[in-house]
Amino acid sequence: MLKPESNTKRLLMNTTGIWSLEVNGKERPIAVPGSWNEQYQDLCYEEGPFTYRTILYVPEELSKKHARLYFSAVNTDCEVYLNEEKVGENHIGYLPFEIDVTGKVKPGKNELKVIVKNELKVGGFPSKVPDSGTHTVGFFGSFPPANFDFFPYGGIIRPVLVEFTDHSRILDIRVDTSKSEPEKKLGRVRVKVEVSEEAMGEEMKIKLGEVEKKLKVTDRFIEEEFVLDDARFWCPEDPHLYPLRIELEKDEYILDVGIRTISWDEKRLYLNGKPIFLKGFGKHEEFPVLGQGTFYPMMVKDFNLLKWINANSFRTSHYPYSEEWLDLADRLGILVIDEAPHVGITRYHYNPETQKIAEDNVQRMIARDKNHPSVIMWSVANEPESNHPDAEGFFKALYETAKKMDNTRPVVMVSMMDTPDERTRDVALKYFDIVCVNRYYGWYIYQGRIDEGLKALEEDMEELYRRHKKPIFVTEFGADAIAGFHYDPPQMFSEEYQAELVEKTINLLMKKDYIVGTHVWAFADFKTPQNVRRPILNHKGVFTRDRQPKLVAHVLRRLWSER
Ligand SMILES: O=C(O)[C@H]1O[C@@H](Oc2ccc([N+](=O)[O-])cc2)[C@H](O)[C@@H](O)[C@@H]1O
Repeated sequence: MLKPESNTKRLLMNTTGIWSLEVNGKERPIAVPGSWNEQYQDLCYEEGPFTYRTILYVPEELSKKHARLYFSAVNTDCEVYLNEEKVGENHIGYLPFEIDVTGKVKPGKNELKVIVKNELKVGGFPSKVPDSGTHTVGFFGSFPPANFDFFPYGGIIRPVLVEFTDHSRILDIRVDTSKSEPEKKLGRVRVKVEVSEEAMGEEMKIKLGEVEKKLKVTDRFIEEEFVLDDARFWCPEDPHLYPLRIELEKDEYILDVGIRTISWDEKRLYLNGKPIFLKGFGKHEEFPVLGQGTFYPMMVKDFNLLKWINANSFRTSHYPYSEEWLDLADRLGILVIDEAPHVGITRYHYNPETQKIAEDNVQRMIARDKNHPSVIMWSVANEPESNHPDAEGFFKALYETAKKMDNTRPVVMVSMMDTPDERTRDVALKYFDIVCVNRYYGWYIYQGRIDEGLKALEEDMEELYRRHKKPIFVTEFGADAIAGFHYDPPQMFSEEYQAELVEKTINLLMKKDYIVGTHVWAFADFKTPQNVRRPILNHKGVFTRDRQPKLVAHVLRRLWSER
């Protein structure tokens, strides 16, 4: 699926602004994008369903065009009505969906209505803590009872767009540069274009940089290869993008292409044939008042801070972020581990229906993000109950689904299991390309004892490598620090404790030749459900929620500039 684009042949209508929200039969203003939980105190813990409404005015000539209604993300379940006719529905958050409304948009006034529900469900998405308290990783008793550690915000959280194009149009583009040869500076860019039936017989132009190819459209799928001598390879130091322009007589699409290769062996991860070590963070897309609503200044600020701190990567924990994050990552040379919206998965998810939904989510994430050079890995889940026997088939299927769609990138799942404790034996991790684990030595275990914790961490890593013989990526580690709390000797929750734990952990892990990355949890403080471990926020942020540095930020900036 292509992100809607405004260009000389496509027209984009943006509905961003103040919509109306009906709650218990009464209307009130609501901002889109945004989350209702933060805009109204009385809706803070409400799951809906609530009805959103807005008016679209459409000029006569546009009403004859092909019209695509594009929801960048709605959390979570929704039904969409155009002029009181139901036109679509969607049941997963954080991923876009499109509805063909050609012929349904009238000239003049149109009413768009969206009924949105954000219900936590045991065995569903978003996941609710099971009553039995199975695999609740400390969330049992949390309110709201989300089976994950961030606030379950509801609403139309990302832009809603209407794209008008000709009926003869470009449906999808797939770019693959994996056959390039970086040592020879030889770029191979395979371009696959899908067009609508109406484009048949037309002339198409495909232009990459200065090279243009012309062809006649005789099939709905068109494939071309560009070979570039002396290509500039995309990498964090030189995130060079080549503009790719696909043109039909009455449609066009422009996509930025980064030429790069990704590979891995038993110990290392390579970008353009050279080993790459991932330095960065897990993070969240959330902010006070905005909730999980798309907000551009925060993205620019976060990338500026990632550069400032000398990081080269982040994970979109625990769901795909707004597409603009990836556009910025492409442009600025930041690598991204793109994670599916699968967090808090328990044994209650391990059934054929839910597996089908999860496979679909993985496919939709890849369909959306496949062309971003910054995306270096797909993560199919975070911290599932993967020591349960039924996890094996479930995650093997997710691995295979991702691989079938894209065999050019490593596919991973992020596990909190597979520690030296036999009871945590992960039954699914063996299927994945890189072993990704979250570890909290010196925090949840070995509380207050950093040095002892690190000894245990080292044994854990050595055993893990011995068992898997694959690269290991520590996707989470860290400690809460409440900004302004200081203590000597360092004590849990002080800035000193967090700084010492993070520095010592990185120094230990960077010595291991089978470790390909260390991501600190987390980039910034973020809001969670209420429970005794969380004073309003999760305070593991290296930055505060409003993006000011804690002590550890300065430590990381120095550590990461040295290597
Ligand atoms: O806890 C954290 O700060 C972070 O760690 C991970 O979740 C855990 C929660 C509890 C325990 N435990 O009790 O051992 C271990 C891990 C999650 O991936 C992340 O979303 C969360 O914010």
